[in-house]
Amino acid sequence: MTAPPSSGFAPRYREVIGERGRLCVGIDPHAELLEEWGLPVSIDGLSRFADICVEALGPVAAVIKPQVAFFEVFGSGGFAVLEKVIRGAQAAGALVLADAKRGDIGSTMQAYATAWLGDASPLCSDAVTVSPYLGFGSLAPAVEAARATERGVFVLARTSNPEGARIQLADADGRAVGQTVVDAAAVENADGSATVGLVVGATRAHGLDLGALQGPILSPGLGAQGATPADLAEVFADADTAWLLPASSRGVLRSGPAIGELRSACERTRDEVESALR
Ligand SMILES: O=c1ccn([C@@H]2O[C@H](COP(=O)(O)O)[C@@H](O)[C@H]2O)c(=O)[nH]1
Repeated sequence: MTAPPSSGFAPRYREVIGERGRLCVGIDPHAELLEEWGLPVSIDGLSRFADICVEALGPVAAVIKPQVAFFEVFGSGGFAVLEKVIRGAQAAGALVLADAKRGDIGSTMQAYATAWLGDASPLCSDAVTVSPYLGFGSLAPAVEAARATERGVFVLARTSNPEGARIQLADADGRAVGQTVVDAAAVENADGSATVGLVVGATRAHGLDLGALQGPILSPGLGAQGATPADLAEVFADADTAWLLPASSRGVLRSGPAIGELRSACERTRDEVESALR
């Protein structure tokens, strides 16, 4: 039986999706995008790019997903810009999902959890992506930190890149490795909190049974990686698409730097997703 989403990440997530629609927009400041936008590939260019994204997307996107790698490129100055993005997008009403893909032994995972999900951290986000390659159980500090603060973790299950299948669909005692991730996430979500989301790409058939998850499914691959809104209904035919969170970064960002055009691209993509999933 589906537990009512009365506490935890679930009501926060449901509320913003209900108001703004199912779309996660990535803030991925590729050097090529900075150049296309007429910005220098420097901290100043990064900062201007970030300000435009927050102003255009913060008031309309349900979830904003800064790709941490593109800020990390610039060292401590890049992290300062990332902190500004996180605070600005949250102040504009979006949930922030930090795409950091962290994963390590439990004691180190605790530090990652404090960095990305701890109230006192300057990088504190509403959710963070994590990798289960050290074993789903190694993610416990992040799962518990998220549960305690009504935040979320999104665990890589079936990624959008072609190389993922070999390991994610490998047999693990009769189940695909990715299915073991799904099943462990479903156990964590049995309390109705939707603390644990998954990452399942939109680019190809995923081969997993997502039916019991009761949590959000971040689905990158829309736009630049070739997936279309129409593909979503087919790829996720067996999933509860109320939880589906399609994601696009470059596909939306290429409409910048004009604020109005960038915002329109976000709204148009969101509307296409919503009508494809109706
Ligand atoms: O399976 C995955 C997991 C994460 N990503 C990330 O999403 C964006 C996709 O960017 P696009 O410009 O829309 O291709 C990027 O930050 C990836 O690191 C993913 O693509 N696939």
